Amino acid sequence: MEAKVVQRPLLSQWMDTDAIGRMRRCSLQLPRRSPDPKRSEVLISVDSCPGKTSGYRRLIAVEMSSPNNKFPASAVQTGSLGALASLDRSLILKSKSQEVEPYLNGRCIFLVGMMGSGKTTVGKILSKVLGYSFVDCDSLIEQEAGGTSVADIFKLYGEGFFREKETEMLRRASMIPRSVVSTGGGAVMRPINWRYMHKGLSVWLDVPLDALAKRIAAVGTHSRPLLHGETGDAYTKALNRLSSLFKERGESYANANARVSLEEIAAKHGYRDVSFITPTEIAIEALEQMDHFLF
Ligand SMILES: Nc1ncnc2c1ncn2[C@@H]1O[C@H](COP(=O)(O)OP(=O)(O)O)[C@@H](O)[C@H]1O
Ligand SMILES: O=C(O)C1=C[C@@H](OP(=O)(O)O)[C@@H](O)[C@H](O)C1
Repeated sequence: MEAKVVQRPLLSQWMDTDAIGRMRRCSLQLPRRSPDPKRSEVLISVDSCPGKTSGYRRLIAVEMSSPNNKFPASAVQTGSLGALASLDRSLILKSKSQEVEPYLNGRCIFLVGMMGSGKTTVGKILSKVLGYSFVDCDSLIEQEAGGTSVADIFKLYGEGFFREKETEMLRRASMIPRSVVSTGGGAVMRPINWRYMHKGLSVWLDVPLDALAKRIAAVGTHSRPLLHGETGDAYTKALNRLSSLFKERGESYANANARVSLEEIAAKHGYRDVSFITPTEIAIEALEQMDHFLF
């Protein structure tokens, strides 16, 4: 396979393009500065069939041209590129976070989305890469209740009590600069919560309901009291309840400053299913969307 890549002016160190044909993905590492302008190493990995494991990745020949010079690039790495693909992603994540971080001005990032949408998983990745602290509202409520689980708080004191605590935790979290906050799935429903969340930047992780139901079915519904009481197998129970909750909540999630759509990420990468998307890829997209909001 041959590909021609034209360097864009003011290119950041990493470029990620999905323009190498349908179901193909290619990423290039461009050196920030080359000591020798005639020689430049370009690291390329191509996923000709994302979502599958080994055997589909290969190196391609690339000719690079830039406004100032024109040179053939040679691949610097041979062998399986499986590990390189995830290395690519980690480096893109790092680079993107460095780009966005100064414009956040220390503002708190609130992740909102349905239960199971990955707020905790992605929130931890974002906090680490930005050098922010990670705050999990549900965990704070549990700690303050002396270790009582969210499910037991619902059972013992009712949902109203939990929602009051949730609002109080969001108020406190909004005062912690440089933090990524994983909110509970229902936090978007109270207008007062938005008063606190709008002090920072809010990001909606928008995940198709069937993918959420699969994730939740895999771990069980015990820790998610709003899913208790349905009948059927774990997947069907979760899907039915999530569908009715989403009808009530969809519009409120859209109040967030930025939206990360897993369907859009899958289309961008040529994945046939959102389940191929890694949390790192979601974190990268979250930074992209924050970037769009900030500019
Ligand atoms: N991108 C992903 N792909 C597959 N499973 C995921 C992904 N992100 C999170 N998960 C899994 O889904 C479940 C719920 O994730 P979690 O981060 O706890 O969601 P939330 O905090 O929004 O409820 C966990 O078991 C987690 O490992
Ligand atoms: O959707 C909801 O109303 C809830 C989601 C849960 O958090 P996660 O979104 O982290 O699962 C937790 O706050 C509580 O069970 C209520």
